[in-house]
Amino acid sequence: MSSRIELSGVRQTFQVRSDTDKQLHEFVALEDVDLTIEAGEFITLVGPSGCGKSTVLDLVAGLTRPTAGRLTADGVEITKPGLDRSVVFQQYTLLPWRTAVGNVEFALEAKGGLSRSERRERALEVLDLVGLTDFADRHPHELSGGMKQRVAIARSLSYDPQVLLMDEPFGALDAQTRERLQEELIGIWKRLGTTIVFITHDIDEAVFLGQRVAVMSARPGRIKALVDIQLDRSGGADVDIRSTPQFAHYRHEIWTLLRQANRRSSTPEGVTQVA
Ligand SMILES: Nc1ncnc2c1ncn2[C@@H]1O[C@H](COP(=O)(O)OP(=O)(O)OP(=O)(O)O)[C@@H](O)[C@H]1O
Repeated sequence: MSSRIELSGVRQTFQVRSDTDKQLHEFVALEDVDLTIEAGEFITLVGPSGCGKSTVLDLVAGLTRPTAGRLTADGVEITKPGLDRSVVFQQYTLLPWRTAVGNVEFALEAKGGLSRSERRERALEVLDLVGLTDFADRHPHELSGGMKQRVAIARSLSYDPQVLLMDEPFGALDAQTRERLQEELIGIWKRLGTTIVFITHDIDEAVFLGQRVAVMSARPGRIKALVDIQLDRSGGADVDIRSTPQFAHYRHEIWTLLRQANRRSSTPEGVTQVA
């Protein structure tokens, strides 16, 4: 299941107190953000620190409302959080006193509508999807960082969201675990077809995961460019896609755009569509 997400003319401002005059001032975090994310698309979002990536995610999640503009999921205005849109954060926020399966069941308890045995069955099913069947009865302190994040992903997937919103979910993991989870996430996405919006600081991660990479510029945050990524993944798990010339080409393209975004972060720019 997946949804089409649309942001049009989105503006987000915050009231911040100035250090100099101690007065409240309006800070424009996002300006004129237009973005259409197709149903079932995997899009990654990169940009300089503070450019508004998490703000975009919070808005799509319905955790905050835009100052101006409109956000929709399948044409319906997003006004609050919903079970159709699930968020995975960098910190796993698991309940320490519950096992892996217990943590997933907890999410299903909150959703309601399933019997105890149905919850257990569904929780085990999604733990299997993230490769944790053998660790279902472990508590969080008995799991590695990568495993904890897998539980968090399983928890998010347990109630069949149409959109998975991921805010640097692998940021705290070591490089090898991170690469493995990236590959697993691609596998899960291919199986489920969920729309995924994934924030990262890592260009390689953005290129590896995204069908499209949205590059943001800062102050105010805007979509600076959208880059279509077409990597040949037909070689399967034995091909190191990250070492191919194709990958290097996209990596350099995003790197160049980010360089420009960092340099010109104080001057507004329009959207550039890059093929
Ligand atoms: N509640 C808030 N009140 C005031 N300013 C805020 C608030 N939330 C975010 N901001 C500001 O809005 C801007 C965008 O923040 P946001 O967290 O979305 O950026 P980001 O691109 O996700 O940053 P990072 O890459 O460092 O995580 C920042 O300048 C931040 O300080």
